[in-house]
This record gives sequence, structure tokens and C-alpha cells, in this order.
Amino acid sequence: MYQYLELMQQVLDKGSFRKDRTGVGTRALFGGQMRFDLKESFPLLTTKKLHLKSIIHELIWFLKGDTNIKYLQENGVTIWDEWADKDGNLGPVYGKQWRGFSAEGTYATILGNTGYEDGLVINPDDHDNKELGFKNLETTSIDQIGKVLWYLKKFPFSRRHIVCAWNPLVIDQMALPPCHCLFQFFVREENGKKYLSCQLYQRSCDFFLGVPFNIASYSLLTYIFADCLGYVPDEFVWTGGDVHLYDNHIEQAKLQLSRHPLPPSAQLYIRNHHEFPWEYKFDDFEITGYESHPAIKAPIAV
Ligand SMILES: Nc1nc(=O)c2c([nH]1)NC[C@@H]1CN(c3ccc(C(=O)N[C@@H](CCC(=O)O)C(=O)O)cc3)CN21
Ligand SMILES: O=c1ccn([C@H]2C[C@H](O)[C@@H](COP(=O)(O)O)O2)c(=O)[nH]1
Repeated sequence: MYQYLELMQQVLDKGSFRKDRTGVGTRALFGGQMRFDLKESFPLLTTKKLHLKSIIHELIWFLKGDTNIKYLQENGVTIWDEWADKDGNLGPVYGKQWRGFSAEGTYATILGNTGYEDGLVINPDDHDNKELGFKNLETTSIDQIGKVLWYLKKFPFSRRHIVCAWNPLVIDQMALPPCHCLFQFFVREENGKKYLSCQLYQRSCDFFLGVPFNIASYSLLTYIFADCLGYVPDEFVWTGGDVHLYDNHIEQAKLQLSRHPLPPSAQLYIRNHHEFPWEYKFDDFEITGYESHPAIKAPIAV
């Protein structure tokens, strides 16, 4: 994971100081890329211990199209707690957009003055409110995960294998607009075998807490798709937009940089094959050979 440590060092050395939405403050670079060869090892950070359970359950939860934290809580995962409402809902976040991208539940067609600028709170469940001057569009829902899997099977060399979580029609209803907002698959053939790569565009990157999770999560997603398709996991390419270290993560980042990375020896095995990505369960995955330095605590910026 030298790629991660190199980019972390660059953010520390060259990042500009910026105010941010959370009020914590960051230093940030715009634009960054890291490549991980999945054929060598499963990319887990070794300079601090990662909580694999949270990463795996979160991905299973996205793939099921779930946007309520109940499933996560039942499995001891607390990483989304701060953003949920009293019923555990997060609005139409990742799961909804991956499995049912649509304009559902929005004040999508503006008939007149919505009063939005006046700070009027619009209830998205109020489906046809003439008084407020909006009504819902007739919606078409797209299962982007199912569709891209089908295209990967039928037209592996297509350049259109894209899943996009950034849905401008419903962004204001999300507890947090998607950070990892678009990914693309790429297939190449060598000696009769098909190799599957994935590239993520992450618009906003909490480099200390979020990014190690995001790298592991999308690498796991690539393995899952490869397993469904009978292809070989090839590369994961991470591309970041606003790559930042929060001011209250600087000491933790420096501690990490002072540690010697351990050999990248983690491997992922999928115990049970499934036809579709949303059918995988926690016990279908086995990670072996993961060794790391101890965990480093850091506060999350809300
Ligand atoms: N500021 C911020 N950074 C993020 O990375 C982030 C958000 N907000 N909001 C939405 C999700 C939630 N994510 C999170 C939230 C918490 C941890 C975290 O505290 N990680 C601890 C371990 C906690 C655990 O797994 O139980 C760590 O040491 O990695 C990581 C990612 C990623 N996303
Ligand atoms: O998977 C994730 C989810 C969130 N983040 C980080 C990136 C930012 O620090 C915050 C989001 O704040 P915005 O003001 O909406 O950019 O969450 C992440 O790194 N990975």
C-alpha cells in the first residue's frame, strides 16, 4: 500500500488549507490516482488495522439496495449511525441508486414557484402537492447493478459499463450526497481468460478514515462481479477529486507514515459462488494473511 502512503505524504506536503462543510478544516489536493493489482493481493492497509466486518457488511447492504441502517446495526456496524434519522433512514443513498436509480420521491417536476428558496420544507412523500407547485414525475427505475452485470456478460468489451450514484434529481434528499459517485468496469482478454478491472471516481475523499474502506470495498466489489461472471479480478483504479486530510487526523496520519508497511499478503477467497452480486452473504468471504499494525483511532467529521 505504498501508493496510499505516497499520496498521504503529498496531501501533507502540498495540500492547501481549506474550510469545509463540517467545520473541522482540511488540507486538500485536487485530483489523485492509485492503482492496485488484485492479482497480487487484496489491497488492505497494513499501517493500521482495518475493521473488515464494517467494510464487508456495508457493501452487502449497498448491493441489496438497502438505505436504512437497521441491517448494519443488527450486524454491529455503526459507521452510518451519525447520518440516519430517528427511523434509521438515510434517504435515497447508494443502495437506492445502485439498485433502483429513479426520480422517485422527489419534487421532480416544478410546476411553479416551489418556495424552495424561501426555506420551505418539502415533504418528499407528498406525491402530488398542487399547492406547493410540484408533482412527481412518472418514474422509471433502473437496477444499475443488474444491468451492468448483464452487459458485462453479453458485451464484455463495451466502454459503457458504468454505475452512477450521483442522481441530481434526489441529491437533496440524501443524508449525504454520494462520495464514491461513479464506477466503471473494463474487461480484457489474455490466453482465453477474461480479466475484470474497476475504476472508481470519488469526488470527496476523507483520506484517513474513508479511503482505506473505499479501496477495500471496491476491490471486494470487483471480486464479486468477477465471481458472478467467471472472470479474473485484475486491477482496481482509485481516482479521487477533493483528496483531504482533516485537521484532527494529522497526528494519526503522521503516525501511520512513521510505520513500516508490512508485505501485501492478504488474499480474498469466495467460498460460495452466486449468480448475482446481491446474493452474497458475509460468510461467503474469507480473508487470509492480513497482518497489520494496530488500529489508530480518529474522530469522524459529521
Ligand atoms: N467524514 C466522513 N468520512 C467518511 O469516510 C464517511 C463519512 N464522513 N460519512 C459517511 C461514511 C461513513 N464512513 C465511515 C464512518 C466511520 C469510519 C470509522 O470510524 N472507521 C474506524 C473504525 C470504525 C468501525 O469500523 O467500527 C476506523 O478506524 O477505520 C469509517 C468510515 C465513510 N463515510
Ligand atoms: O465512502 C465515503 C463517504 C464519505 N467520505 C467522506 C468525504 C468527506 O470527508 C465527507 C463528505 O463530505 P462532503 O462535504 O459531502 O464532501 O465524507 C469518504 O471519504 N468516503
